[in-house]
Amino acid sequence: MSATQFVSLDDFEQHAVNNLDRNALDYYQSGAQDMITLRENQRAFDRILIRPRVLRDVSQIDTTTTVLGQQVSSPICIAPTAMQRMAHPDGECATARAAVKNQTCMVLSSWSTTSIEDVAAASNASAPKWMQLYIYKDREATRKLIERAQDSGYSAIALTVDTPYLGRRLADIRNRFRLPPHLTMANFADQSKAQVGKAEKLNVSDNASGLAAYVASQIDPTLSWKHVEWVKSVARIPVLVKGILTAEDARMAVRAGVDGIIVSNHGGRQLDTAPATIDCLEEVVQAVDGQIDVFLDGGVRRGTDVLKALALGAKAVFLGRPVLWALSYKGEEGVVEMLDMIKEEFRLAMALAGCVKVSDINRDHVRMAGNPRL
Ligand SMILES: Cc1cc2nc3c(=O)[nH]c(=O)nc-3n(C[C@H](O)[C@H](O)[C@H](O)COP(=O)(O)O)c2cc1C
Ligand SMILES: CC(C)CC(=O)C(=O)O
Repeated sequence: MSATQFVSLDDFEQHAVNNLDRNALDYYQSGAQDMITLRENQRAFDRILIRPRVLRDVSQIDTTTTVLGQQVSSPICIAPTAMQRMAHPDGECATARAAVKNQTCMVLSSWSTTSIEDVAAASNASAPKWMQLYIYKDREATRKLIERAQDSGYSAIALTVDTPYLGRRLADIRNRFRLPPHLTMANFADQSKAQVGKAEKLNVSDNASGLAAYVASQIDPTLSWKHVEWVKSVARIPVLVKGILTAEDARMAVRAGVDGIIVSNHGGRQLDTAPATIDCLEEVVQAVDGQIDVFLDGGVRRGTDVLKALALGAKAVFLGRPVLWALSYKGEEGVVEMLDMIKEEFRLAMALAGCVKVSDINRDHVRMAGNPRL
């Protein structure tokens, strides 16, 4: 199937299912355990209905907005996903170039198969780039990642707080997931940090994937609010926390002085049966009470999903897997096509809901199916 026949983001996924090798496809596609949260992320959007307003002259629709003060062509941005060169040889550089063409924000995973500096060189200042961070046991290496990101022009740090250990991903365990030998975790020179599935002591009787063993060897599971404050004290650029799902933690994030929250359950890959992100958004937005921006990722696949997230208070949304499917289809060009497709869907959703500009979208534009009062 060629992209001219692709009519929705699901078509990019189907193409990847037909073409990617098992090790990569399963790693990208799966969620934790029974994948209940993974499915819920998408299904929960279906339970929200849009209340359209009519007779509003929608001949000109403006999808532009800002993320942390930087201009983007729409509130549809790119979430950090690790090891993108398994999807396409150009990996993270292709994604960065597509983000520039689409004028949107890309978040680079600290576990990328292309270095912070090489991705920065493929990008430019016209599109915001953020750097995703994990707290590594090697605190000096963590500090260096922050410094390298700042020096290379990244404009924010997204600190992931939902991964003290890796979620249990059954397909990766069955496959004994390995990063192909020609690829490395490119931000780390030290081979024990750069290779996955080799350095870890793993044998057929182990009941974990190479990735889980790798994460356990690298990530600091003592992760706490102290670390958030430490990142704030080291970084000269804004810091967001990625992986908040409750009002309680949202209030603590505000108190810790972060600059933004990404409501995320890691694409259903960490704690299975955690709620869908769109179902957590409103409580987080209410808890934050306008003090900082709230973003969302997880299960966003249609322009109408974007409109619903904005109506419930998100400043912008981030896409994870669709970027990988598009990369595997046609590299940079594939990601541009995918981003254009969902942006056009969003433009149409805005027009049909009677919203001319992004700031017109508000809580009155949505209600819960089966309960017109909510
Ligand atoms: C293959 C894959 C790798 C990921 N790698 C990272 C990562 O390195 N750091 C991180 O914070 N989140 C990571 N995530 C989570 C995404 O940033 C994001 O939260 C999630 O994919 C959003 O859900 P979606 O895939 O339904 O759009 C990864 C997700 C996937 C699917
Ligand atoms: C290297 C992995 C731990 C990256 C990740 O966050 C994920 O696979 O969900």
